[in-house]
Amino acid sequence: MNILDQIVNDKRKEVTLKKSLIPINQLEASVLFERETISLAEKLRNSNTGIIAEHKRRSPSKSVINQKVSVSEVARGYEAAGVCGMSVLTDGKYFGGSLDDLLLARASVNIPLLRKEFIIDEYQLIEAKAYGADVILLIAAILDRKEIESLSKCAKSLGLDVLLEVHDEEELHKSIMPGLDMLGVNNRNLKTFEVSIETSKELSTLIPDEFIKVSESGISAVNPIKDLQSYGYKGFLIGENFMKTENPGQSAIDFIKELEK
Ligand SMILES: O=P(O)(O)OC[C@@H](O)[C@@H](O)c1c[nH]c2ccccc12
Repeated sequence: MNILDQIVNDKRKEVTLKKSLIPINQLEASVLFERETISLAEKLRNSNTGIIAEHKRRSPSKSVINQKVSVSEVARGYEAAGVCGMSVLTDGKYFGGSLDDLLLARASVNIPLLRKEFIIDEYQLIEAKAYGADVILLIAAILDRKEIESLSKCAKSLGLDVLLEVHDEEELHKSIMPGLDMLGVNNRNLKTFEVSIETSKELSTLIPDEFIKVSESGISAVNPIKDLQSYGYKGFLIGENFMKTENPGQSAIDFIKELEK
């Protein structure tokens, strides 16, 4: 069994357990459920930099990245840097995140927040909304076309933007459909952890223009971004490069300054 299968197996158990403990109507009673969301797709469309900065404590590929920083501080730093949005890992077992991280980020900033999670059930979309997310991620590698369709429909009905993540041509063809706001190409293979920016370049021409293109993972310098912009990419999801430093917010500030030069 590869790591992705393992994560999804655990996630199914987790969601079943949570459903039995916290009913949907309790989530819907959250004050945040009424909050008007901010569109990440819109921000990316109007930006020349397009950075989506991530909060990630650890990962299966790198183990510990940063266990010391406070989510609120990171969020405020990212906002000050002028990012288009922030991605918050909420998976606990493999990434050391939580829904409380999302909540703390929401309480700290006014930028679009992406719930970075292995979504397999509508319940997790209701959770995302209740904890202050604006955007959700759907991963083509773990969903079939029907599931992508129903989950994205449900997300849209909650006012959430949808970022669909693919890694190869097959996943792209399987999942391309209206109702997705952004198409993310993950440069990291979630099954083997291999990273190559070439993946984004190769898939770029296959993505129809109506979707905002986002390049994800393995970005640690501004030159690759300039390169990817010429392939039509408007969004760049960066985690480790900021999180591995002592002050991720400051790193994002320096990075975006450099990109704007
Ligand atoms: O830390 P990086 O290499 O900059 O990558 C960030 C982000 O793309 C990565 O965390 C990610 C992309 N897709 C995912 C799906 C699940 C968990 C994590 C991810």
